[in-house]
Amino acid sequence: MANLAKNQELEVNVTDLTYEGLGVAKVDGFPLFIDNALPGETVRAHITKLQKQYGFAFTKEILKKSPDRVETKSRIYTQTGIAPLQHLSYPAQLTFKQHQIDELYKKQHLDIEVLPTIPSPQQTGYRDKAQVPVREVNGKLETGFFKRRSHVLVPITDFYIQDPAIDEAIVIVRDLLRKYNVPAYDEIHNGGVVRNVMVRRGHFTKMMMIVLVTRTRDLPHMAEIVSDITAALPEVASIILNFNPKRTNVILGSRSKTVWGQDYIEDDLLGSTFRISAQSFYQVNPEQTENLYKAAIDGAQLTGNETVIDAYSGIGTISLTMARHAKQVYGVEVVPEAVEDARVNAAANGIKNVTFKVGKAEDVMRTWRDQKLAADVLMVDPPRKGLAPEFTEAVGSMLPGRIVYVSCNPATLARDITALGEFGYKATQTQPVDMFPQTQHIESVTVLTRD
Ligand SMILES: C[S@@+](CC[C@H](N)C(=O)[O-])C[C@H]1O[C@@H](n2cnc3c(N)ncnc32)[C@H](O)[C@@H]1O
Repeated sequence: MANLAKNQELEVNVTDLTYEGLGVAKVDGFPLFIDNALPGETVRAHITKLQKQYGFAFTKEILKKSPDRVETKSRIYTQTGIAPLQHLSYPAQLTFKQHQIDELYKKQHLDIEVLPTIPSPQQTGYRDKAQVPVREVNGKLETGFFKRRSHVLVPITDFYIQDPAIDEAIVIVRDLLRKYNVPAYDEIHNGGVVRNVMVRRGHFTKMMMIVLVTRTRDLPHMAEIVSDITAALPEVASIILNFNPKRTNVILGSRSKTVWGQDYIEDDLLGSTFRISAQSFYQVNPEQTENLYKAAIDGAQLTGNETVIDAYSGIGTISLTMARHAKQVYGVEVVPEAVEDARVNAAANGIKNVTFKVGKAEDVMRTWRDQKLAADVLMVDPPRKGLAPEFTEAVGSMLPGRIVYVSCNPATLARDITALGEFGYKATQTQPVDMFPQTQHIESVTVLTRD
């Protein structure tokens, strides 16, 4: 460790930006990760924590400013991780994301061109889903967001990157919980009632779903709260109680009951209508989702004769869109409610050449391989942890001609491309699509083919 001490202040030159949006400065080769510091800047850094290999600091004063720095809306969006890149201009955020993928490819010795990031049509107020914790702060029930790497709730009413109609709904629900003296969840003693409020709003349909996640099986004053929510928020089509008694960071429990309206809301995408249940995944930036899916569908180069596997298919958004241009589509998804949504969505949109299976993609893929299912195109859109090794191994014996990989984590993408390389797959380009402006999250589409 360089000769540094906690609470020391020193002038440093920032040379890089980490995946989480922290500035990097090296002091005699020792990396300091600095909050609110950008590459090219000179800052006076205040050291907050030192470990063997690296340390953390915050910017006390900016001595030389980067031309990419923009004024921040509020420090709380950085503190909570809601918008850790809010101090970086939007064009620089797009370059940062392109560069991040490029760096990971270089580390893995992958020669793949990373194209400029497709910008999001909305750069704030884009999220169609919110999941906010409910806690007591200074004797009052509050909704907001946890400070990064903690469970300290910062009360927030304007969430900046969420649809403002969702922000408004959260405040209305918060005020009703206060009105009826419903206790907030007490994490330390595993007491209290309401843990989280989840709100989803169809961007195109404006249908809203409110999910109250409770530690207890029942919500006190439920009838009054439900009646007041529907009176205050005419867009609400569904109110759901989700029971989550466990000491866990996982937000939703496995049991839900609809206490008002439908079990789902609907939204429109690329000419189809989709039903979305509380437990189902749905992309959070709807206008940009159309661009993401267009890139994926273009990458599949469908002519109408292909058999397609859509692995990690969610509510069938990509499967149904591809089914219009393919012979047959097989979807696989682990969440049963999402598969139920996908089946209803296929029927509602008059699409017959698609079959959905509930299960782990790695298991179902091996079954399909054993059944000699020959796929021309394999579409994958896995969660952040990427493809399971068993999945990749099954791909290696099924050998679809083309793989379209939609990724939300470039680190696992680079790992998986390397693993697929063992079976002769190669990619020449990756197209980043900015689904999450103001945040460090990176979505991309890559096509792999075999020689
Ligand atoms: C990034 S989402 C993509 C969903 C869909 N393609 C879309 O665009 O809406 C990943 C999906 O994979 C599902 N999933 C997670 N692990 C899985 C597994 N092992 N096997 C199958 N599906 C899985 C999740 O439930 C989620 O619906």
